[in-house]
Amino acid sequence: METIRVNIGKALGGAVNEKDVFAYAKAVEESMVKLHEGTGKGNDFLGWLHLPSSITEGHLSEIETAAKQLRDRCDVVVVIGIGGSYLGAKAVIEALSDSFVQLKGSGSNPMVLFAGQNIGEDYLYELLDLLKNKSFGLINISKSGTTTEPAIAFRLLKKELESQVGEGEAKKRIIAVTDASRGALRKLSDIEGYKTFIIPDNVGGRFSVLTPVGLLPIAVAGFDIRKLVAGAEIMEAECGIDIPFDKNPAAVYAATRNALYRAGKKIEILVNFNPKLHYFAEWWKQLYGESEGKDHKGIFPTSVDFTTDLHSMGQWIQDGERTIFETVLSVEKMKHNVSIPKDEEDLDGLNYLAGRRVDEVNKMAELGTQIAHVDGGVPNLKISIPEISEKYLGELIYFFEKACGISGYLLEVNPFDQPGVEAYKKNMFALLEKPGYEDATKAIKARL
Ligand SMILES: O=P(O)(O)OC[C@H]1O[C@](O)(CO)[C@@H](O)[C@@H]1O
Repeated sequence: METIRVNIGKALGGAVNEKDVFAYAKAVEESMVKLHEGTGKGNDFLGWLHLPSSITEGHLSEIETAAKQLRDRCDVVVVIGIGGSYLGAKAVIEALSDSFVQLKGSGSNPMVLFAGQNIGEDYLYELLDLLKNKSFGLINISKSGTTTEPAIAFRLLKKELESQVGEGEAKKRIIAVTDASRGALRKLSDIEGYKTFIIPDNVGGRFSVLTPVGLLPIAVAGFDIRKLVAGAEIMEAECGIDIPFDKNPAAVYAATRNALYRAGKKIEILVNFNPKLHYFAEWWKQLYGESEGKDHKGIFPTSVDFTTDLHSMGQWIQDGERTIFETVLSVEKMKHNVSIPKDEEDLDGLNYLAGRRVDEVNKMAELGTQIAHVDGGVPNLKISIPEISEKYLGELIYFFEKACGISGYLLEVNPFDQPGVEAYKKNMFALLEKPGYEDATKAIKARL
């Protein structure tokens, strides 16, 4: 059976060698044990570990039924959420969609838009303006149920929906995904009688894409959540505790990036040569950034879209400070076939490419870049993806989650909390004079 594959060959021979990676084998094994026995830091957030294999047929059917209810009633569904309550669904939908879906439409599928992932006033104005002529519904996602960005978006969009279709119909077009018992969104949903899905207590936001947080919007967009989960289940087995170090992709990836980090490679750049994977990298950045960046430690996760960014960041990567390494998401097979036409004049000198596929040029750009960057002192890991499909995206998701858990323990941090995110929120509430923040308001205003 074909699966995604990790190749670390081009990451070795410079800053680290095979021995340095294998030196992590014992620590990786210990990290695996901590994850599987629940004895490590943050062990009350390990629900994601067996999520793919424990999702029931009944649960998937319930999600599909709710998705159908929205699909039947709405031309547009706005998914409200931020961070882990946004990025997984956005990543998968973007990867699987036609690049111009917003202009072409997507047949019988509703258009899926996002809100609550920023506090852009113009963004919200323009969204509300667009929705004035549309039959729309809402999926409101917040694990805590108290996050400011989605709460503002929901208040505005709920009001617009109710004024368009009335309170009764609006209730049928709103689905909430939130905590079982806590938070403002739970309370509101119970009062209003919205259909709800629960985010399990033991699954943190950035590990929640295989819960209704990701699965419901993905199903609404018309994609096959069963294949996504089945792909994740394949990687759950392939990255299992019983798979030896050198055969276990999550173990090898976690060990290699930690060996590189110890050798001074402080920045990991997730590279794609396929614009459909732009948001997958955004999802990955939250996963690794929030999990590892703490106690003044952690690889800084960043990303680039090639070849686009070879014409902007390419110079820095080739020649800048040698503190970086790259992890390339390499998609093997394209969905479509476009060949370069012959031109009689050949003024652009491209006839040497006539009859050859655009993807062949892209693949040579990828290979040429790999050789150039390795020559320039940038270690290169490659993750081969047979094609962009639900199955392989599911594999990628679980692979990165498992490697993240292992990697966080190798780094000796708690990979499952995010205390640092509270600092900006506290200041923002103090500056906005939120009730309960009176002392903080006085203190922060004195500093301005
Ligand atoms: O789902 P919630 O509780 O609204 O949180 C959204 C995001 O905000 C954070 O808590 C950080 O503020 C993330 O960890 C999370 O993914």
